[in-house]
Amino acid sequence: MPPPAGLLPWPAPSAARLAAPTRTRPPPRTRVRPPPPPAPPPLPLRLEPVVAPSTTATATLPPIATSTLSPSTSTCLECVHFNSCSGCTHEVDLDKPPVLQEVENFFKGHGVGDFTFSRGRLREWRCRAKLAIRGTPENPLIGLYQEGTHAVADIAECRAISELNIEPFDEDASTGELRYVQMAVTTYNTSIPVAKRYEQGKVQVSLVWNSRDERSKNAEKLSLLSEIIFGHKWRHLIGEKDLWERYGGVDISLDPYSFGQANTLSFNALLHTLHKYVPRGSTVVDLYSGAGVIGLSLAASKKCRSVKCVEINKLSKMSFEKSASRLPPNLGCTITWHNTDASVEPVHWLEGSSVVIVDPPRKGLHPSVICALQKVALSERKAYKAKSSLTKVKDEKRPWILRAREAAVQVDSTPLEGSSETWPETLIYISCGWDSFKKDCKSLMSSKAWHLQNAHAFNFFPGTDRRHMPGGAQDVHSLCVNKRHASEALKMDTPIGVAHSDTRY
Ligand SMILES: C[S@@+](CC[C@H](N)C(=O)[O-])C[C@H]1O[C@@H](n2cnc3c(N)ncnc32)[C@H](O)[C@@H]1O
Repeated sequence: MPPPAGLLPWPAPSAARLAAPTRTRPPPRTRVRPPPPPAPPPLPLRLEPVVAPSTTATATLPPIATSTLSPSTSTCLECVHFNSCSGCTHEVDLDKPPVLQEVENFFKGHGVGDFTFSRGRLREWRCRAKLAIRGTPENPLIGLYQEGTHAVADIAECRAISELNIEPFDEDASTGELRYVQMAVTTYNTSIPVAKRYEQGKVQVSLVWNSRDERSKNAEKLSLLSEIIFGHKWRHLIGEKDLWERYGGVDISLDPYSFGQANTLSFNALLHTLHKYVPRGSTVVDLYSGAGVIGLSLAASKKCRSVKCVEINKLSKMSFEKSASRLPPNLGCTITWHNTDASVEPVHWLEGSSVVIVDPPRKGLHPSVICALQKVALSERKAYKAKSSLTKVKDEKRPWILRAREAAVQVDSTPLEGSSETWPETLIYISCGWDSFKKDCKSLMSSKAWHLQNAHAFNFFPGTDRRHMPGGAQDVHSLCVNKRHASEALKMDTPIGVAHSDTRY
């Protein structure tokens, strides 16, 4: 994994620490490596200012070359940890994710004429990293697990742990103190030049601590640290309480437990593209919304009449509330955030919205969501059939379902807009799992309910291709916007599908 740069709060390494005996490393895995490259300089611990060319520009897809091309330093990983860390699988051609050709072929094969790929920044892009802590206080390991194991591949000369004598977690004995560390960088600081924002970005450090609470034996050590997570709660220890970032033109606060994108620049490029497909004045439902980043950004910039966010993780609520509090007043948009499982009674969430956005986890959409999307897209043409099944949703009596339907957060006191006659015309699918996206996309199109119209790819994780790893994690994410098939009766000339593809995990 590219080093989480900008992590300046860690103390400098002591001479003794650096002189510690070399750790035993696992044998290197087979990776895609460059043909004998001109030895690149090792990456310094503190990363250099950005030198990569234009980072967010969207360009038409270049011809995809194979890695027989001589590596250009600007597209190489150049990371000293490449052999031992499981994060990255590619050292060269980071601007051409391995799955890109397949992605392009898929969309072209489905008649998408305007597919674009945004290569993004190839280094210093990672704004979020969660690393495991193992080893001993004298010889701590900090990094990702080796594939298929819980053995940590050390990726950094960890400089804090031995200095504070914190005991890394022991998986077998369930002892020790520090299990994981998560670091999130915010790059939005207009008081410093763009080129220096990453290097000088503020870092939120969150520690997953193996202890009942902060009054444990080693509590005094915690006062030297930052956020800490106990069980499902986290406590703020020192420094600024909130991490703010700018996404899609709005300020977003992300608490340690809420989902956060790792590549801020690419995510912003994706949001910029996504906004173009949402008509002004839309009524939007954002399924799998996390802290509501997408919905809030649309509410602010597209004069939406209503935005409904649906998210299963209740801990994202706080982030949503904080972010919503910074929206400009008098937006004229009713924004709600619902804490529920989008796969339970999904038709309810689609009703009243002209645009539906889905950003599911890697496994893709739940079959019930696919089924609901098919049903609502066909509702006009099969009005009678659809109506009978859709009206059932309104007669819901189960209290837990009714509770979920109540907004956990509502911004703006005007009654929620969206008539029951409104059903989604546009479906925007953001995917982080290429194989599941293909499957979902085919299901949605097979019923002739939806048609794929546009596709865009974004390079979210340069250097990774995790498709063949256990767990199915993938390097290419797809963002797909579909539009409902035109109803002949209404003579609507709406396109039926737009797809975006981004590369992230
Ligand atoms: C890929 S993240 C996208 C989050 C958000 N769109 C963003 O960009 O910040 C997927 C989100 O879906 C949520 N999620 C997973 N399963 C869900 C379900 N069945 N119903 C609702 N939300 C779910 C996860 O908690 C996570 O926040």
